[in-house]
Amino acid sequence: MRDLQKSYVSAGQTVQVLKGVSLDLAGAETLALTGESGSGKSTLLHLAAGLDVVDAGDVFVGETNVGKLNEAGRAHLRRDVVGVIFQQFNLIPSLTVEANIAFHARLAGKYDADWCKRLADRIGLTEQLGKYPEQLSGGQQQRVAIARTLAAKPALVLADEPTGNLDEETAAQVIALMLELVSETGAALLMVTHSSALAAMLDRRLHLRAGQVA
Ligand SMILES: Nc1ncnc2c1ncn2[C@@H]1O[C@H](COP(=O)(O)OP(=O)(O)OP(=O)(O)O)[C@@H](O)[C@H]1O
Repeated sequence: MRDLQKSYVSAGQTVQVLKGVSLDLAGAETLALTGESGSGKSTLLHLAAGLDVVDAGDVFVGETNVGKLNEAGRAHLRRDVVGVIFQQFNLIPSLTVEANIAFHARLAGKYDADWCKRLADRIGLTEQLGKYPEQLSGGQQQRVAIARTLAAKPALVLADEPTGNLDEETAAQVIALMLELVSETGAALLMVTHSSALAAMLDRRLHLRAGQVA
C-alpha cells in the first residue's frame, strides 16, 4: 500500500479517514493492525480486499493493482487471491459445517477434498461435520470460518477483529490455530485487532493513529 488516502462524506461533512498510509506485507508474513476505534483499520482492510475503492494511492496484491480493477475484477480478487474473515463469522446457516468449509473453495474451483478433511481435523470438528452453524459455539463457528477461508488457499488472508466476539482464552486459541494454518498454506495475514496480546502473536505490528501510521 502506497500513500493511501480515503475519505467518506457523512451528514454532508467530509471525513478524511486515511491520510497517506503506506505498508508492505511480504508473502507468508503476518501483520497486526492496531489503533483506537475510528483510526481507519477496517477501512484499510476493506481497501486491500477490494471491498471499497481508494481516493488516492495504490494497493497492490502481488502484481495486481486493486485500484485499477472494476467491480467484477475485485470480486475475482476476493474469490481467487484474498480470503476475508470477519468478526461475525458469516457462515451460511442452511449449510452443514462440511459444506460451509468447502463453500469458497468450490466457488473458486479449488476444492480439494483431502485438504478440507485435514482442515476439519485441525479445527477439531471432524465429528461435527453434519451439524449446522447454530449448533456450534462461537469459537467453533469462527474456526469453521477460518477453515472455509483457508480451504481456497488464498495468498492473502485479511481478518477484521476475527475474535472480537469471543472470550480472551478462546480468542488466543483460535488465533494460534489460525496462525498455524496460515503458515501451512504460506499465505500472508493482515489482522485488525484491539488486543495487544493477540497482536504480539503475529510477526509485526502496525499502529494507526487518526488515519496515519503512528
Ligand atoms: N461507509 C462509510 N461511510 C461513512 N463513514 C465511514 C464509513 N466507513 C467508515 N467510516 C468512518 O471512518 C472512520 C474510520 O472507520 P473504521 O471502521 O475504518 O475505523 P476502525 O479503526 O476500524 O474502528 P473500530 O476499531 O471501531 O472498528 C470512522 O469515523 C467511521 O465512522
